[in-house]
Amino acid sequence: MESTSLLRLHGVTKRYGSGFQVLRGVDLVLEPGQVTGILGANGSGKSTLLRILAGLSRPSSGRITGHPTTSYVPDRFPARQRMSARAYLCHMGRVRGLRTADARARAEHWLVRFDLAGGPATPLRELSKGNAQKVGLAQALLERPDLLVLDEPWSGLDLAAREVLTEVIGEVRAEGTAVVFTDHRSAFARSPATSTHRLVGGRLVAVAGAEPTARVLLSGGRPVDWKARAGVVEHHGDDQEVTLTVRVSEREAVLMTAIRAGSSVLSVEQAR
Ligand SMILES: Nc1ncnc2c1ncn2[C@@H]1O[C@H](COP(=O)(O)OP(=O)(O)OP(=O)(O)O)[C@@H](O)[C@H]1O
Repeated sequence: MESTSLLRLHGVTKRYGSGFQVLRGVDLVLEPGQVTGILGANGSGKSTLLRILAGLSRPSSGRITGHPTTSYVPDRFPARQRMSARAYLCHMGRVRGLRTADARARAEHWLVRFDLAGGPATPLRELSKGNAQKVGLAQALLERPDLLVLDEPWSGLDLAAREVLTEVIGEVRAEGTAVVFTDHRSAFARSPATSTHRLVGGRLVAVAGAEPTARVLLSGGRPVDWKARAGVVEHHGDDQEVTLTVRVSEREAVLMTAIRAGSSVLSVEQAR
């Protein structure tokens, strides 16, 4: 029976020309709402795998099933043109069939949310790497895709934009988009991944052992969008009392957010 997954890679290999085999028998299943992190050293084949997932490169052998609508953000967004960030995004929106007014509104929305330095009228070629990356992300988010493919998305972004990106991944995931991202750092504590893999010798290996979590019970305070907060795995409750399941590495930062919002911390326990 054919898979009902969004996208499935079966025994995918990749060799550039007659050279070194970059990917060897990669199996990967992507489901709606999953966030998949791909780790690996420099040159391990992360970008190669992402280009295959995005349909921009063909495997040398193996099979791919599924045809999700896909948005892709390369690790370095090529922003050499004279046109402004707004004009570029409007153009990209129209190419995708959006009406001009809608394309413009969405472009503004994302550029404001990521806080593009210089504002939407800034010419692309004047943007720093991090700000060009923001335009790349805005382009990918003009319409919500089934699959969002992000190559080293946090690198080069300023701290505030990193937080926004983590929030946005939580939001699109909640709407059913599958997200795949790469990161070369082994300990990406801020990772919003629901599953993590590592590329080793061209093979994709599941990273075992999810990080331990703590259960935090809070009372009162101003409302906080816990769903979008990095490190929060689960949240239940109402305005009066909230129970959070939190990655241990994020526990102190989450407690700080709660205290700043005026909540009382009733208990903190090891969950698993
Ligand atoms: N178009 C290409 N032609 C030939 N070799 C390539 C091509 N693209 C990548 N490679 C080689 O394939 C290997 C994997 O590259 P890839 O960019 O996928 O790795 P990566 O894990 O994303 O690395 P980095 O973190 O440094 O970006 C490297 O040895 C690279 O030189």
